[in-house]
Amino acid sequence: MSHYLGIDIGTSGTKTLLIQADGKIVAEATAEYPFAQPRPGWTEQDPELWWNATVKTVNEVMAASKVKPADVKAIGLSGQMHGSVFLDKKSNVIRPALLWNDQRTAAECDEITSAAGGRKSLIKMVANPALTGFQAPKILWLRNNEKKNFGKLAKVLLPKDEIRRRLTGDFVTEVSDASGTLLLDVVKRRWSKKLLTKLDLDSDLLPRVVESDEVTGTLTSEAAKLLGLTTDCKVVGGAGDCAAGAVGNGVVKQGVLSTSIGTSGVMFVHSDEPQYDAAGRLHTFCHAVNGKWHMMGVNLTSGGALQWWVDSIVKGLAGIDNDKRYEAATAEAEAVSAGSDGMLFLPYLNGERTPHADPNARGSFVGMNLTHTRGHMTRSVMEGITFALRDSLEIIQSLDVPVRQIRASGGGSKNPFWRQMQADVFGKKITRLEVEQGPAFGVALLAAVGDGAYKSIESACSATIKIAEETKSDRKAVASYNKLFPIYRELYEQLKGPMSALAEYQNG
Ligand SMILES: Nc1ncnc2c1ncn2[C@@H]1O[C@H](COP(=O)(O)OP(=O)(O)O)[C@@H](O)[C@H]1O
Ligand SMILES: O=C(CO)[C@@H](O)[C@H](O)COP(=O)(O)O
Repeated sequence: MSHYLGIDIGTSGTKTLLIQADGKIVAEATAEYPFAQPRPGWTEQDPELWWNATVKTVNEVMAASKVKPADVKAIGLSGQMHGSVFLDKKSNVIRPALLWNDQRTAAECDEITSAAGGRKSLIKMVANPALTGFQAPKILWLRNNEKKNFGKLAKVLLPKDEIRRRLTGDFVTEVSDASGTLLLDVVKRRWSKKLLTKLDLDSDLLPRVVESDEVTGTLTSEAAKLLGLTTDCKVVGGAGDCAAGAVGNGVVKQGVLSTSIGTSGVMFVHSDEPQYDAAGRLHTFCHAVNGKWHMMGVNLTSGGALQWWVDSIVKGLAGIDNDKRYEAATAEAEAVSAGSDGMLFLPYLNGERTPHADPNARGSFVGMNLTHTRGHMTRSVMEGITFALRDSLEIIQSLDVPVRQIRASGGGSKNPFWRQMQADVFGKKITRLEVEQGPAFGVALLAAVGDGAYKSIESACSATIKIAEETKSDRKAVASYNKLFPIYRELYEQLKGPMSALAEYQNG
């Protein structure tokens, strides 16, 4: 029987899934790794960590499943988006990769906007404004700050495409991840020669671009040996983790939207045509569905803010067991009423992307009084994270995009209390899938499509994805959140100046 592998190169670890063509999960494995923060706001990772985790997890799923190597017909790759792997002409990695949440490129974003003839004209070329996490400003940062390294530069790859290079020897990316470089003409689904010329960047630096379900190559004999697979095993385009997660959630048609609370937060909506937020607050990217697009808002520290709160403060105070830490902390939050009795939290612990595009935004608790407890603080962290997702939802709705269904995903949405909070903050019904396996599942399905097991991504999703549960919003809680949300929004405007001054102080 044909089997497919989905490999997701995440920020905190790599997750590998082995599925049957009918979507049944046969085995899964994860391997974690750290990322470096050489300075506040800088994030880097050694691509070798991704490769070692890929080899380890593929070997683990193969051993656990006992599936014959020849039955693994294709691999789909997903990964953290926007990162830059800098390679020299012998394909050696020149320096650690800069990651999606790295904030060092504010000056390069200004440089790109001005070279493009202003923000409006940049959005016209590549559908998006320049944001610090995107790949193009990272390439310019290397040119401006590490001239010797830039002199050696022969190719720039996105994280999952570096793994593809090691699997197949090919320099290839696909449209969904390429959209997050800021160098793709998102409407035409090909590199923007116009912007590359304006930035004086050689198009040879970039890999070939394909659609997400296209076969890009087969395993080299060295990779096949290391992974315990055969050289007939294909590798398909795959997708950036947001589009891959959306495919894994069945968000492949108009009107269906998904939220994800992982380390980052994502509000993602499918669109049959390229649609824009003229103010550039949402990203407009190619979807992993052939010839379709999507918009999304991204919060840089979403579940990551709860992780910070629980790991740095709550866990130490309460002596909570590591495995049960989120359950224990959120149980205290559940005992508090919706709205945390008027305490608000801004989750901008590492700057923010949507809607503020502000690397100097910082987190804060506001409105504390003597009656507030640790449970209130945990609840207001979760509410602040959910309000940040509502910011994106409101922009999506203001563009007249139909929202018929919201599917909740990511580590945070596994918690029923947080799903209820999402239903109440958004004022909408939330659905959850029977099996939520995220991006790795999405790209395993793309591999099945690329291998011909399904005729389209849409048909693969409808054959394999089932809704398990619906959460309805509670009228009283919705009313509380509707009162507090405008105050939450106003807080950023009022605190922008002091936050920026504090960020400057923190950066030395
Ligand atoms: N039981 C839980 N209750 C609430 N939140 C949780 C729970 N378990 C995990 N989370 C949240 O999910 C986040 C991890 O989500 P995940 O999708 O695994 O992350 P990543 O984006 O790194 O792959 C954590 O940072 C935490 O905020
Ligand atoms: O920057 C984005 C999307 O635009 C992030 O969603 C990263 O792609 C997150 O990667 P993980 O935290 O899931 O590893």
